[in-house]
Order: sequence, then structure tokens, then C-alpha cells
Amino acid sequence: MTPPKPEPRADRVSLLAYLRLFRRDILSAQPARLYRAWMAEFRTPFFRSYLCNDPALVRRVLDERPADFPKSRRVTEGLLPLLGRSVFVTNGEEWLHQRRIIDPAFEGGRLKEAFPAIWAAGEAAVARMVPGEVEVELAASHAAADVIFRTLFSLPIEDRVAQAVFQEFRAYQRSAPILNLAAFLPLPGWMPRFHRRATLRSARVIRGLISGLTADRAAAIAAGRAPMDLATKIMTTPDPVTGVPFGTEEMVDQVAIFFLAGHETSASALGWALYLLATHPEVQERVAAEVAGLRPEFGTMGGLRFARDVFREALRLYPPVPMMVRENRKDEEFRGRQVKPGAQVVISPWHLHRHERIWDRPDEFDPDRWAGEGREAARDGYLPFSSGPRVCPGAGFAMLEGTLLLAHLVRAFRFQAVAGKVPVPVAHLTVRARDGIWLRVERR
Ligand code: HEM
Repeated sequence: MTPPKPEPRADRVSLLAYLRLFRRDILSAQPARLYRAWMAEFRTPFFRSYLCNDPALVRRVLDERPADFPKSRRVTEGLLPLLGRSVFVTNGEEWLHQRRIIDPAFEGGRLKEAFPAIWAAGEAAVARMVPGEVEVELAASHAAADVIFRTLFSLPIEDRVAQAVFQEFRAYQRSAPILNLAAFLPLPGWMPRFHRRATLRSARVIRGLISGLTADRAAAIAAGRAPMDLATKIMTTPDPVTGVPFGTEEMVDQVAIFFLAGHETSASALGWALYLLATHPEVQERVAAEVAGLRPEFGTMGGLRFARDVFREALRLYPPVPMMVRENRKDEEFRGRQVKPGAQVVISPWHLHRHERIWDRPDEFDPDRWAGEGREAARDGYLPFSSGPRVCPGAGFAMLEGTLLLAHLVRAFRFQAVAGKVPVPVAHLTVRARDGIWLRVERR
């Protein structure tokens, strides 16, 4: 069974029709040729955008000269009310300063310290799941939010404040504009964008709750009774270059992005991974056999090779962040075409991961490819966590989390597809199913 893929649009449509499609969903707004092309140019009255699938171009933008391709303001603008000046939206010196403080908290050795909290979240996800017909995207969101609260603030999702933040994030997601929409709108960059009232209200509530959490933590650190979790680590690490740690407001900005980037993305990937296993029962049984010996110690991860490849393959077919948008500062030449400064440069994991000239059977779910040719194709066409200095700082954490949550769930339950309920991928803040992912769940 070939996993669901959005219907592409016709090759030529008017700008107005394109925008209408775009409003609905950026994935189905694209033509099928983008799965074969190395580059595509889109012209609007005010700017041009270039979707780059050519691996050499992708490397230039992300790895070789990232400072010449900062994050596009058109994209980050929609998130400002919630994220303030978080590491996700800043550029230049301010961004460098933030990464110097954040990166050490996610170093390899620290992942081991996060293991018990992620394990506990896995057990809690199993305990919460009631057999029957289950919307697993919601269950995955719950589990991923639990992971982030436990690892960041040593709080389970049942905590009153954690619950409130989780619910408010759901409201935010329903009201917020699609992340990448503004990048393609043919409006001049100087035109102000308006945020919906509901979006602004949700953002205010979330930031208020997070301010409370960080103030409590600052007091606990000062009193010498803070748990050694990610929040404490980040709040007590000074920038090694300037010696300055995060201020209170700056920390609220960073916590907001950890919640958003850390829980939405992982939840999206876990939901799709469960759907892929439900529709490939033989693969699911191989995972079940592997996870039978799961142990509550970090060393158990070494025995989860196949579960990890399943998660990797889910990230290939349904990359939670489908597209990333940058802006070129200088004159560039892209595959023989002159590109003026200010163009929107789109790197699309969605298209790269299914590119017909990079991958063999690109639309098929085949976790075994990761033990063979997949690794080679991945060098040119696999970017679920981006690449270069702006790579996701949570990548290692997310691979550990995804594999372990999957292991817990498959050890306890068997997942089956529900007839007539085929999820349609759409890109909201992350790649989600239009009407959720419904699966039949039974205890093993
Ligand atoms: C499966 C899970 C995840 C996926 C697929 C993912 C993917 C990504 C991608 C593609 C970017 C780059 C976006 C861009 O440049 O436009 C990114 C950035 C980021 N991610 Fe993740 N992420 C995941 C989990 C996490 C987790 C668990 C955390 C933290 C706890 C996290 C924190 C961040 C932060 C702070 C950034 C901004 C980095 C910067 O701009 O310098 N992510 N992520």
C-alpha cells in the first residue's frame, strides 16, 4: 500500500487560483513537476521565489554560506506574537548568542540524562491510551507535550500549568496563520501583516503561563533547590563568548519555541509513524519483536535499530517541517539564472524526500532502505532537521524520543487501519492529517 500523498495541482494555474489553493494547504498547491525538477521559479508582482531541490544549491544555502541566506522575515512574522525574539526567528549576532547558550543543553551526553523523563512519558502514554478507535494525532500531541514538560521543567502533563499551556497551544494552532503562507503572498515586504485577535490572545496567555514557570524556576535556582533539567541548564549557562546568560524575557521566548518546535514536530512524526505501521502490519510485527526486550535504561536504545529506521522513514515521507524559507542578501546565480537580493529561497524537505531523481521508489514506505541505499540518497535528499549551523538543536533528542515512544506504544498495543479513513496530509504549522489519524487500537 502506497502511503497517502496530496493530489498535486495542474501545472499551470492563475496567480489567484494559486493563492486560493495555497490558503487551503501549501502541499497540494504545488505542481507534480517539483518532484522531478532541480529548481523552480515562481514570479509574483513583488518578488520571486525559488524552490531549490538541487543538492548543490541546498548545500550552498544551508551549509556553505548560511549568513548570506538569513531566515525570511515574511515567514517568521506570523510567529512573532508568540515567539518574540526566540532563536527560531532571529538572525546574525543575536541568533549566534542564543545558539551558544542553547546547544550545550542538547549535547549527546545530556540526552542520556533526558532518558528517564522520556521513558516515564512513554509509560504515561501507554496508560492513557484506551483501546478502540483512537485519533492518534491527539494522543501523539499529548505524549510529545508530556515529554517536553518533563524534560524542560520536570513537570508531567497532568500538572495544572502544563495542562493550561498544552490546551492554549492547541487553540493557538487552530487560530495561527500557516507558517509559510506569508512567504509566498505576493505582497511587498514592507506591508504590515495583521494577526487575528484569537491568535494574539492565545499568544498572550501562553507567554503569561511560561513567564510564571520561568520566574518560579529562577527563584528555585537562586535558592539552590532547582532540579537539573533543561530549563535549569539553559538558565544557568552564560554565553561562553560574552559571559551573559539569558535575561527573563529572553528565556520566555526560548521556552515558547521549545514547546512549539519540540512538541508539534515530534507529535506529527509519531502520528504518521503509527499510521505507517498500521498499514504495514508485517513491519509492525517486526518492531513488536524488537521492542519486546525494552528496558528502562539508556543502553536499551542500542537494541532499537529497526524502530529507529521506521521513525526515520516516517520523517522522510512526512517531514514535520515541510518547507524552510530563506532570503538572499547578495546577487546569486542559481543554475544559470540571475537571482536578485530579496528573493525567497525555498528549501523543501517535502519534495527532496520524495524526489524521483534522488530516491528509489520515493513514495513507498520501506524502513529497510535505511540499512542500504537509503543512506546514500539521504546525503542529497534528506533534511527533516535541516542542515548546517541552523540545524535543529533538538534533532538527537527527537530521534531518541520518537523511537522510544514508538517502542512503548507498539510493545503495548497493536494498531490497525480503519476502513474508509485514509488521512490526507496537509501542511499547517507542521504536516498533519486533514481530519486526524484514526486507528483501531487493541492491547497485545
Ligand atoms: C521530529 C521532531 C523535530 C523535527 C522534524 C524538527 C525539525 C526542525 C527543523 C527543520 C528546523 C529548522 C527550521 C528552519 O530553519 O526554518 C528546526 C529548528 C529548531 N528546532 Fe526542531 N525539530 C524537531 C524537534 C525539536 C525538539 C524536540 C526541539 C527542542 C526541544 C526542537 C527545537 C528547535 C529549535 C529551537 C529550532 C530553531 C533553531 C534555529 O533556528 O537556530 N526541535 N527543527
